[in-house]
Amino acid sequence: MTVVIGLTGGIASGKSTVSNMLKNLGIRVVDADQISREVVEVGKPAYQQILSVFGDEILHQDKTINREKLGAIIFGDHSKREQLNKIVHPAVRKEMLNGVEEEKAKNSKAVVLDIPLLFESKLTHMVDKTILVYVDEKTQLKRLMKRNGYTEKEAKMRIESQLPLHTKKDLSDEIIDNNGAIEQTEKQLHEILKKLI
Ligand SMILES: CC(C)(COP(=O)(O)OP(=O)(O)OC[C@H]1O[C@@H](n2cnc3c(N)ncnc32)[C@H](O)[C@@H]1O)[C@@H](O)C(=O)NCCC(=O)NCCS
Ligand SMILES: Nc1ncnc2c1ncn2[C@@H]1O[C@H](COP(=O)(O)OP(=O)(O)OP(=O)(O)O)[C@@H](O)[C@H]1O
Repeated sequence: MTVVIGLTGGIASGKSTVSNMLKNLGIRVVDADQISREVVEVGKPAYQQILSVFGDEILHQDKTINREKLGAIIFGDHSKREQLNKIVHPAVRKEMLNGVEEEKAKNSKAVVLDIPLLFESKLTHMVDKTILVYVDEKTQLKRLMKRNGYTEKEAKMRIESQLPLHTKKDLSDEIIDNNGAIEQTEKQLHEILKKLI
């Protein structure tokens, strides 16, 4: 049986860091962020829908979507964010399910769905077990500002557009505390995998 694991967290909590560890162990990770970039490429159905809602001022000169501009619009505006989610999420879900089916057909031991909005979008029905990559609020803010060069205001807007990580803690089967050193994170992941797979 293939165990379907939902990997989640908050923005900059360390999902990609953990997902790289999983890939190094030979486990397939289906990445919702990566798929959400692919489904809005020029010519894809979601691309047209985004343009009809947000206008062509959110495009680069080469007609690709300017993610910085779109991000600045949607992270500060709940209803615009909902509009974008409604366009992008169905296509992302479909691609993720394809990934799961492929791994099940191969009888793989496990497949991981890396979904930042696993709880917000009520997608837990897609997975057997959930793992949360947790950091405290101060660490999250610090790492996000450093990684993306955001101001505190820009970073907070993004963090506040998601459920707080302390709330996600209560909803998760397993928790990885990623406040410490990477080695500690890796150790916790190995312990959890021993239990789940
Ligand atoms: C607004 C966009 C263009 C900004 O792009 P950008 O390259 O700056 O960010 P990226 O896509 O790498 O996302 C970074 C992180 O932001 C958070 N995030 C992204 N979209 C959302 C959202 N709609 N609501 C809350 N948090 C979000 C996630 O934690 C994600 O890991 C992009 O995030 C997007 O298209 N979002 C809508 C699709 C979506 O919900 N993606 C997340 C998982 S499906
Ligand atoms: N244990 C750690 N110690 C120090 N820095 C870390 C640790 N874990 C992750 N980081 C750094 O924190 C930042 C965020 O981590 P990462 O990109 O893995 O988060 P993410 O949850 O995938 O983010 P996003 O949702 O935005 O894609 C990165 O710059 C990463 O190098």
